[in-house]
Amino acid sequence: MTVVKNICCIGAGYVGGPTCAVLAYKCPDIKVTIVDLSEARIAAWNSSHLPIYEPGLDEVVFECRGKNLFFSTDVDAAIQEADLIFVSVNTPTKKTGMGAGMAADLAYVESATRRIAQVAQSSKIVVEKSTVPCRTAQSMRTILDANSTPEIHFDILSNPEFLAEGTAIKDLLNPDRVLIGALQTESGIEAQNALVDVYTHWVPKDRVITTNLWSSELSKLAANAMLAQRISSINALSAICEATGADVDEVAFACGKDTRLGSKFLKASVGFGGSCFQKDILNLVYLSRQLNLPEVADYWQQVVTMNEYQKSRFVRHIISTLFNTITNKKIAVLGFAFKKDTGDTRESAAITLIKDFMQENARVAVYDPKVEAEQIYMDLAEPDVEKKVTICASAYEAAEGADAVVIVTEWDEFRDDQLDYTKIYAGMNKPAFLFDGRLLVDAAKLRKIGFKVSVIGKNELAGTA
Ligand SMILES: NC(=O)C1=CN([C@@H]2O[C@H](COP(=O)(O)OP(=O)(O)OC[C@H]3O[C@@H](n4cnc5c(N)ncnc54)[C@H](O)[C@@H]3O)[C@@H](O)[C@H]2O)C=CC1
Ligand SMILES: O=C(O)[C@H]1O[C@H](OP(=O)(O)OP(=O)(O)OC[C@H]2O[C@@H](n3ccc(=O)[nH]c3=O)[C@H](O)[C@@H]2O)[C@H](O)[C@@H](O)[C@@H]1O
Repeated sequence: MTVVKNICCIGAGYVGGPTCAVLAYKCPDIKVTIVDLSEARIAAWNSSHLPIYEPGLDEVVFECRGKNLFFSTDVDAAIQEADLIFVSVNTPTKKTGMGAGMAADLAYVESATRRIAQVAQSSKIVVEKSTVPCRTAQSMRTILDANSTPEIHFDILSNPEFLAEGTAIKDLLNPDRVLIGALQTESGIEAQNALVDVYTHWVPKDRVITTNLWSSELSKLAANAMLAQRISSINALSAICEATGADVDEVAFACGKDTRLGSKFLKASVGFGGSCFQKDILNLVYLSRQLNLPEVADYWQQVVTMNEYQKSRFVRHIISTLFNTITNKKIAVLGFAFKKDTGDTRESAAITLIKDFMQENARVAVYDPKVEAEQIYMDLAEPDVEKKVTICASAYEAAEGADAVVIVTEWDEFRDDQLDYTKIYAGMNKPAFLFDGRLLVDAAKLRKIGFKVSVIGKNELAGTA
């Protein structure tokens, strides 16, 4: 039976870093080395200011770093030492060439796989941790097999990651499930069991699911597509709520009480963001088209289309409420991250909204507790952006002299029991508008202060009719 003693993780990003740090924390008998090509990222992992913000991450890393957890740019040495290698590199949507805008760019996965094939001097279990199209493991296997010898054998596993940012450490310590797919051959099953043994250091055995390779790969895309589909479903209903006087929170609560539906992931919003939902659905759409399943492709595409509609619907509502022009008006945007408790801005709804405000010649002031000014300017990437968008040190500063406050990220500090909305109101131009894209504040309370409030999925006037 294979016993894993030395693990290498290629890719020290949002997934590789936290995942393998928790693994080291829970498996003191295993040496874990996380490697990356980016010297800056590895230097940050080795410093007191880690490259990503995630509640509980510092504690886990500081506990194990230098004992059984190491961060390095020496990719080859870590590959050579390891008996199991996680490939946890980025798989963004392709920007050019065949499948541009839809398919996953597998160049990073391929280059990591080729590196393993080139430098390995002993047998390895290679684990696909990145989210990839179904059957990617086959290409990895072809590359690795072409370099195997009677002494060096490669097994490939699929072990997709289900953590959500902002709760990554909690999710990793107590996952709903761990999924491990393998080829159902004698050696595939032995490799699968070796990884099961690693996870059962802390995960109850009944939560570690084993499947064939392709089911595992597809389950990851399926889980993200279904989660995003729930958000697009509730967001589609939020439009009906606004038009009818139904309240989307009440509808979500009533539906969620049905145990077959469940209450989670039914929060209407300005639209989902994050690096993966859109990318993975587009990946599924592309796969469906390649498999000549156009109806299936169209079905999943609609989840993304609805998300774009929700963002543009929100912007249109803001502009029409502000008397059809926001030229020269000051809009305070509260939140830039794609969700609370993370500094990650990838595909954040805030980017789309602010770009639209800039197109309308508004003056924008942004405050986010965790996102750096440099990142915001990089994401907005427009000429003269620094003249049009001011980055502020607090919500109060952003709202000073503003015509409207727009809540885009659901940070706790924007709640009406934490932020002094009376003070915010006092500093704003009147009428003072507030647009809540996260159903975060008590609209009635804010109306009493004097705000003109709009909340996604709620139409107070219709509600009382
Ligand atoms: N961000 C998230 O919450 C989740 C992401 N995923 C998936 O995990 C994968 C990784 O995502 P993130 O960690 O967010 O990406 P990331 O972009 O934060 O990190 C990837 C890292 O891999 C490094 N890298 C790329 N090629 C390399 C190579 N050949 N050798 C060494 N290092 C290399 C990059 O420099 C980068 O630091 C993606 O497939 C993503 O879809 C899955 C679940 C959750
Ligand atoms: O593959 C991935 O990258 C990950 O994608 C998501 O995790 P993440 O994107 O980090 O965060 P989520 O909590 O899923 O939120 C995604 C977006 O949906 C929004 N959302 C979420 C829930 C909800 O009810 N309403 C809603 O608008 C969030 O604000 C955020 O913009 C999945 O939840 C993870 O299981 C998965 O591993």
